[in-house]
Amino acid sequence: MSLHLDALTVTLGRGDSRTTALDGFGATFRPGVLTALVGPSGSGKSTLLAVAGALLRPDRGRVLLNGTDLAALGDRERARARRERVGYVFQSGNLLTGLTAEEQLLAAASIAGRRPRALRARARELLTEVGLAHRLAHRPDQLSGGERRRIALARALLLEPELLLVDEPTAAVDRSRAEDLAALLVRTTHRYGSVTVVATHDPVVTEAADATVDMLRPPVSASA
Ligand SMILES: Nc1ncnc2c1ncn2[C@@H]1O[C@H](COP(=O)(O)OP(=O)(O)OP(=O)(O)O)[C@@H](O)[C@H]1O
Repeated sequence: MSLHLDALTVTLGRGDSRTTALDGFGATFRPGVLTALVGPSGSGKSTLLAVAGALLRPDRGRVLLNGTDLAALGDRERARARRERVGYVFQSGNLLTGLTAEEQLLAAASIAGRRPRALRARARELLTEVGLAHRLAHRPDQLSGGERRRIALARALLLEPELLLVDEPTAAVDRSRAEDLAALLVRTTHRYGSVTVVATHDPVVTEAADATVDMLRPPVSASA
């Protein structure tokens, strides 16, 4: 399992707001390795995660997940790949209104075709690992932004995805919590062998990461 991004070009917006977010970007990400994706604001980190996770189709280039080009698949196959192979943790957390923390995890398991019952103990364990054992019955509107993001992280980890994409996991959390979250991401990446890519501005995360890819100095040059 590896993620190979080849000569990706992505243009966003129209007219005056048209922006080249990625211009021939290439890099390879290996399994069991947590890579910190760094670069200044606006350098394309979130765009890269969206393309790698098959949420956004590039104008050009390939997204090879273990040899399959996600960019070339039809919509149905892309949706399936997203559901079955990719864990995505957005900055907003993207939780479902009205569900408790524990239900967020079990609902995701169910949507992914897994038996929620079998995963209940693991869901609680993960919520405890992200420091939310005392918030199992809270709903999103009863939680802070940092807590919501930690639930989204636990939810992604529950399904042990091949590809784990995380956008700014430590924004709005204090340093000691950031260290715990970074350690948890590294530990689970090593244990499950996922390809983990974390967009971050936080030195706590870059220090804990196994590797770093700089958006402004990608390791593989454009080949398009
Ligand atoms: N819908 C859009 N239309 C036009 N331009 C866009 C759109 N979305 C993002 N951009 C531009 O694309 C570029 C890349 O944005 P992106 O969000 O990927 O950067 P980033 O590195 O994740 O930034 P940050 O660190 O601030 O989160 C930026 O210049 C941004 O202004």
